[in-house]
Amino acid sequence: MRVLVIGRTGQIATELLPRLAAAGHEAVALEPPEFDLTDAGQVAAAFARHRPEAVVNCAAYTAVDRAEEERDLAFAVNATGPRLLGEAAAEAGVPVVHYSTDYVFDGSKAAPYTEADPPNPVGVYGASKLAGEQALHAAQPRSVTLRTAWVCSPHGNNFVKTMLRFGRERPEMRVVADQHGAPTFAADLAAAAVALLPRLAAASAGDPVFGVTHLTGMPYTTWHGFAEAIFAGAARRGQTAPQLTAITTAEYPTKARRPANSRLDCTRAARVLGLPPQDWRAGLERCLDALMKGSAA
Ligand SMILES: NC(=O)C1=CN([C@@H]2O[C@H](COP(=O)(O)OP(=O)(O)OC[C@H]3O[C@@H](n4cnc5c(N)ncnc54)[C@H](OP(=O)(O)O)[C@@H]3O)[C@@H](O)[C@H]2O)C=CC1
Ligand SMILES: Cc1cn([C@H]2C[C@H](O)[C@@H](COP(=O)(O)OP(=O)(O)O[C@H]3O[C@@H](C)C(=O)[C@@H](O)[C@H]3O)O2)c(=O)[nH]c1=O
Ligand SMILES: [Mg+2]
Repeated sequence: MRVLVIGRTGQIATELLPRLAAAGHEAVALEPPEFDLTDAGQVAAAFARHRPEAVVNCAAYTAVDRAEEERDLAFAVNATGPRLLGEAAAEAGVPVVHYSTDYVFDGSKAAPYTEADPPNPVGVYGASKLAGEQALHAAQPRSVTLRTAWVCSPHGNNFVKTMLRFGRERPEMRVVADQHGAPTFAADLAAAAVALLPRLAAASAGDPVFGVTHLTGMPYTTWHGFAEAIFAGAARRGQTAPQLTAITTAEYPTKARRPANSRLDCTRAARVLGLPPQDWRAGLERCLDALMKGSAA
């Protein structure tokens, strides 16, 4: 299939492009400066020029704290962008794969969130992502939104790379232990999109494959638990581990509030999409191998 990928150098796009090629698809990937998703004319021109048979939107405004001060930009990229893509895709009759976030929830639920739970974002980033999901599915019902969380990979900005960098520079790391969720490796999210594409092409609106589905890694942990695994893996590859201290959210003030419970129930992904959650500990091993190649073992 001819696949239009929005975003080219982000975490998920970087993992997606080689997988699309390996599966025999012809992919075109666009991002700034050559392409701005928030510009209706540029979206229309991209569809006219590339005549895609499917679209995967890997683009987003993902700076959670900065979004509190750049509300308009966050909403342009995360809400207007998906709406424009949905409109163009509906007109062209092609399905869309999109990604959203655990931050659409307020985190007050005591159990993992299902797709039936009402979102209630506590920050601008989450609010903009929720608006984007809604606008996309309203414009193009033949869309899949994979709501995921804590995305990491060897590329771009993410918690694994932050921990490795700070861990080299500091004797002690303090990491919140009262925010619960699950890391997800970008490679697994890219593979999920590739697995979905043939099915989407054949499915009509109303098919249960379309809609919002939760998909994260497993098992659930906390940011502190994740940091512990990162430093243990780094230590096995020769990096001296800092002392790791568990702290509360109150002890780590940030501009944006984050949900205390980010756990997503992923049973629908396994049952309806045939996408069982992947163990993030295996993803972490591969990520550390890629990042620490050449370091003393
Ligand atoms: N990172 C995470 O922890 C999580 C991410 N997600 C979601 O997963 C998806 C992918 O995230 P991730 O790969 O981490 O994102 P990244 O931040 O790594 O990449 C975002 C991409 O979007 C592009 N982009 C930004 N603005 C525009 C624009 N106006 N027009 C076109 N492209 C643009 C960027 O291009 P450039 O570099 O040139 O700005 C970049 O390629 C997003 O929908 C995100 O919300 C969900 C849960 C967690
Ligand atoms: C760097 C650092 C962070 N933290 C905390 C802050 C925060 O609560 C948590 C994670 O930090 P980050 O800055 O990586 O988190 P954040 O940027 O909020 O990550 C989020 O990004 C967006 C795009 C998403 O969609 C979410 O799923 C989630 O991955 O760890 C510490 O406790 N100690 C530290 O040294
Ligand atoms: Mg870039």
